[in-house]
Amino acid sequence: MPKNDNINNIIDHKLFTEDDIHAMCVKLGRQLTTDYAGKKPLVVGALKGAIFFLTDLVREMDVKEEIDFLDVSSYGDSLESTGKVKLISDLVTDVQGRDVLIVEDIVDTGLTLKYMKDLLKKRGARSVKCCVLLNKESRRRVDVEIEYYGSTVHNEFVVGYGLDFMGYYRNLRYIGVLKAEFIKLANNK
Ligand SMILES: O=P(O)(O)OC[C@H]1O[C@H](OP(=O)(O)OP(=O)(O)O)[C@H](O)[C@@H]1O
Ligand code: HPA
Ligand SMILES: [Mg+2]
Repeated sequence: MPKNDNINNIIDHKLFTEDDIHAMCVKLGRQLTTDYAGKKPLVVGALKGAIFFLTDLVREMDVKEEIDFLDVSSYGDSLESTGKVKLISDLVTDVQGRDVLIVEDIVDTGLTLKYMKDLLKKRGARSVKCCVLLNKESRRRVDVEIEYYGSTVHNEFVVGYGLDFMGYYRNLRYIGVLKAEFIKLANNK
């Protein structure tokens, strides 16, 4: 694992700058403002990865919304999904009859998003849609509709702006690609 905290030692290259991310939030915020006009959606952030995106996105939405959080996890400290999504902490809000917008940092296999969508539909939400910053389409293992997303990404491990590598680097202002040597290290640990 990286011993030196110098970020240049773990990031291969920047993929999205702070400005790129801001532009994606503005564009998505505008679309959501139009599509949720006159509604009072419940915006559900998926902890922990979505926190930075959610706080930026909702401030680009001119909509009367409420915010709540679900903590779900399927990766732990690994770079590969365990395939089992665990509900770690639940919403406080009753979703019955609500228009729910799930906010996620990334969709990879799709397992986490599908779990959340199915759960909230089962609880009687009127509509359940999602807004995802990054769509890693080539890795999908389950079919799940993505109503709104910022950008697609290739099959690379990305970190920063909420996305972690072994719990760290979520607080980077940009999104970078993890150096391949760390993927090998983490997979062999
Ligand atoms: O499409 P999937 O293969 O399910 O992967 C995507 C999910 O994995 C990451 O969360 P993680 O479970 O690592 O928890 P975290 O948000 O706390 O980092 C990411 O934030 C998404 O929620
Ligand atoms: O590329 C990723 N980076 C961080 N967390 C993730 N969870 C799924 N894919 C990723
Ligand atoms: Mg997550």
